[in-house]
Amino acid sequence: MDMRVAVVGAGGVGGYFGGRLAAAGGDVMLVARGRHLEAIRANGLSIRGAAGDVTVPPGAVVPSVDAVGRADVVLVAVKLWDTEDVARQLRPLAESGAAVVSLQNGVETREALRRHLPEESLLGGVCYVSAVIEQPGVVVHRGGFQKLVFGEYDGRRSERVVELAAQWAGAGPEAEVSTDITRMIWEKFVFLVGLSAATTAVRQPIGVVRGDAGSRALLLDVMRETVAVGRARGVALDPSFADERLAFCDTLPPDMAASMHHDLTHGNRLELPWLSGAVARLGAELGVPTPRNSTVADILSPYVQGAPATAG
Ligand SMILES: NC(=O)C1=CN([C@@H]2O[C@H](COP(=O)(O)OP(=O)(O)OC[C@H]3O[C@@H](n4cnc5c(N)ncnc54)[C@H](OP(=O)(O)O)[C@@H]3O)[C@@H](O)[C@H]2O)C=CC1
Ligand SMILES: CC(C)(CO)C(=O)C(=O)O
Repeated sequence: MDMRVAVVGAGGVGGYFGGRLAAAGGDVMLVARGRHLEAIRANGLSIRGAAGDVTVPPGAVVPSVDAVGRADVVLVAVKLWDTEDVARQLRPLAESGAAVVSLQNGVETREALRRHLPEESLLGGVCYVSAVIEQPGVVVHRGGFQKLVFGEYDGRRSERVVELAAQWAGAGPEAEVSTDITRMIWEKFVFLVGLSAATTAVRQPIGVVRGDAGSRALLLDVMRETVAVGRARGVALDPSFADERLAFCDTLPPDMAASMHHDLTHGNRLELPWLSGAVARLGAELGVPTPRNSTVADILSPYVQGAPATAG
């Protein structure tokens, strides 16, 4: 059965997964703003990349959550600093029965969303893709994976979660249900914190990072610390998971980098406080040493709000 899917934030993640679903005939409403919204209104949302180019017509975009009207599911795909603002706007939709799923990175979105939304509206989500807004109205998929994972936090294979994953059948991205979504979110977090810390601190893509003994050790240590913090929080991560992820990093396209690397090189704000910064903060709370993540967080700290002003 077709679900009506609203996507808040039509950027790299929301534009890509929402746009692919819309292009395959799904009932999708994208919420966008600013110059991106204007460009989509003028020419539609153009999605380009290895999986083929498509254009989503302007009728699939609205300027605010209020304009969505009705939704069975809302995908949250804004940067992490915008989460609580969006959560406040989503309350009426969630109270009228919409499920709310974050596709964002980080391990603290459930807490952020539940401050404003009914607990029973929340589903867990994870996505794997490398996609960016190349210019207003244009999202580019930079190749490699395109995968979604959804799950009820209590592990049930509910009707809504099974139906949600089924929406992408034939649309391009792989979509599956997990009965252990918290572990899936942490597994993604281990990889993402490693990739974002190493590619952003080194300012090079994964091919360079993994090929140099020093930066390769940094990547592995950052992921090992993240595993240790997750395990101390009670998440059932395999103790050797970081080593397994390093092997996975060896299979990635050499020119791949994390979205945070893209943000640094474009002078944008960074999600660092929710990535290596969160590992350092949670590690301190739990008594788990995180020297590599703390150092990365300190080194990149001047860039967190965007490119720093030149010293006067
Ligand atoms: N890009 C990637 O490859 C991946 C990113 N992620 C994660 O997904 C999340 C989203 O990242 P990404 O897609 O890169 O971000 P983008 O910046 O590409 O897209 C977010 C979009 O949401 C818009 N937005 C923010 N608030 C609102 C609002 N209230 N109403 C309408 N639009 C809004 C932003 O507008 P504005 O620019 O005006 O703020 C922007 O256009 C992050 O947590 C990221 O870590 C996960 C996997 C891969
Ligand atoms: C590592 C990657 C590309 C995987 O989806 C990602 O989540 C990001 O760069 O933000």
